[in-house]
Amino acid sequence: MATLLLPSHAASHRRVIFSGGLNQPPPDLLGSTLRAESRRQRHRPIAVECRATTRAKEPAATSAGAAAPQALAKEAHKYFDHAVVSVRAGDGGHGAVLNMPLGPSTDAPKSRGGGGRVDKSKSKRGSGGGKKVAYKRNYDGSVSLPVGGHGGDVVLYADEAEETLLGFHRKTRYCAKRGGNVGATGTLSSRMHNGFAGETLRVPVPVGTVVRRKKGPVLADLARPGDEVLVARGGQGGISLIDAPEYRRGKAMALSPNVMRDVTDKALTHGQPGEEINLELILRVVADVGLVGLPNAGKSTLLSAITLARPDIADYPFTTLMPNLGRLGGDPTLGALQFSSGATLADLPGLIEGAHLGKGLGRNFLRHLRRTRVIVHVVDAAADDPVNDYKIVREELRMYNPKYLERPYVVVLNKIDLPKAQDRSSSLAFEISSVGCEEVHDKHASNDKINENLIENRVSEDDDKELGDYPRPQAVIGASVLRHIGIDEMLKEIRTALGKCSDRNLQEP
Ligand SMILES: Nc1nc2c(ncn2[C@@H]2O[C@H](COP(=O)(O)OP(=O)(O)OP(=O)(O)O)[C@@H](O)[C@H]2O)c(=O)[nH]1
Repeated sequence: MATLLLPSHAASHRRVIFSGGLNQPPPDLLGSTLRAESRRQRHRPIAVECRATTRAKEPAATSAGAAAPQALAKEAHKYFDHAVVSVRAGDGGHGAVLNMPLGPSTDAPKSRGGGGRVDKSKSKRGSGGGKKVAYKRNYDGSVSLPVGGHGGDVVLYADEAEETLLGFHRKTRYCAKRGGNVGATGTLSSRMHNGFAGETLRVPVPVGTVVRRKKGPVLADLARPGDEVLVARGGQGGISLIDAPEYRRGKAMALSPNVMRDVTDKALTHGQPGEEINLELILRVVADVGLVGLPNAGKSTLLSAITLARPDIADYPFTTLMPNLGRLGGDPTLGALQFSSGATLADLPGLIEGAHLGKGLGRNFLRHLRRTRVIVHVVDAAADDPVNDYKIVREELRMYNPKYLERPYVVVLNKIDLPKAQDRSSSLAFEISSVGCEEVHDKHASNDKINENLIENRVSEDDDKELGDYPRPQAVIGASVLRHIGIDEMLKEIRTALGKCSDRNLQEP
């Protein structure tokens, strides 16, 4: 139920439904309806309690926010890591136009009949009544006039409780509250206070969210829990002005420079509008190790074998649609200088040939490798051509971001419990480990130190490179993650790779 103030001409053509029914107003509103009717005839604004049939206009849906709820439920993997939202900070509250308290009778212009007519009741309270009016003062001695409250800011912060950006497709607009107006009107006094500041709107996003202006620069990378960014600043509150008649302006000016000279000055009392901005939110999961491979290679099974994560596992491709995260415990046997603390593993959806062109689940989830330091490449050793499968995935990584191929990686030749794989596992391991070259990364690292200009050239260099020009795997391990064969060896290699690699900031194309 809302109270609307309808001008008579508007009410005549606007359909209004009373909460009791379509045409029958409830008895308690009947009186007000009749009164409203009689006022309408007199062409005056009327106040009626009503509920408009037309719903408040929905905020314009952004392109990403236009996803229907059904699509969100069915194809969450398309939306979970990207969203476009608009945020609006609160407007500043308004200041006020204040009158000067009436001064002593002698304060009135003498020309108006030797003191003129002064309201005695008011003059008692003025300085003319013998009582001095006290004001709040600024440091410079001028009278402190109240200001409107600052509009609420909008802040995004990384919250571990949030996992995806799906919620930002359901709600695409976020508005902070406006600042409070200066409550007092009328006469300037010491009891006046500033308008209340609008509350800051704090919006939680998943850890790893990159916040950027829509089609603009990156504003923040909220990579750690608690990271936050102020995306829209609330409007400043309006100032207050003293309104004094011409003959008292001099005195008013002595109190404060904020004296209204003209009616247009009133605009100064209006609060400033809050900032409004369209934002693109991009989630890049935060994980130390990324699991990649063709669909059905056994990535999810591997994740569940070495962490407490329980991803969906099934014997059909693309069971994994969104990255699953698992936490790998630290290895206390390693020394303090080794990587002994825990690490996070991300199981990515399966890649297929042409993924970088949008085939299969496409290329977008490859962005989730960006923050990983080590890649674990899972190959189904019982597949028809495991070496070719291995090359397909490496090639897709190269097409997405050649820098991914420079990261330390471990190949897990999985499913060696199957007879088809058992016979050939050692020859497969040999073939795979011979694809690539030695020390490419170290060469680049030293180039970086020598001449940073070479980095640009390297991008074009990378285009000409083939898989054989990138580093070989750190280790190729035969394993059966389902039967827990080779797990310890694999963990040892992963930890060694984590311990060796530096936290390099690789650029996404
Ligand atoms: N025999 C055998 N089967 C395995 C092994 N590891 C996984 N599997 C089976 O392979 C099938 C696929 O396993 P997943 O872990 O879902 O494979 P995935 O790579 O995550 O697949 P996507 O989600 O499609 O990317 C399941 O039926 C697993 O039980 C293994 O070591 N041996």
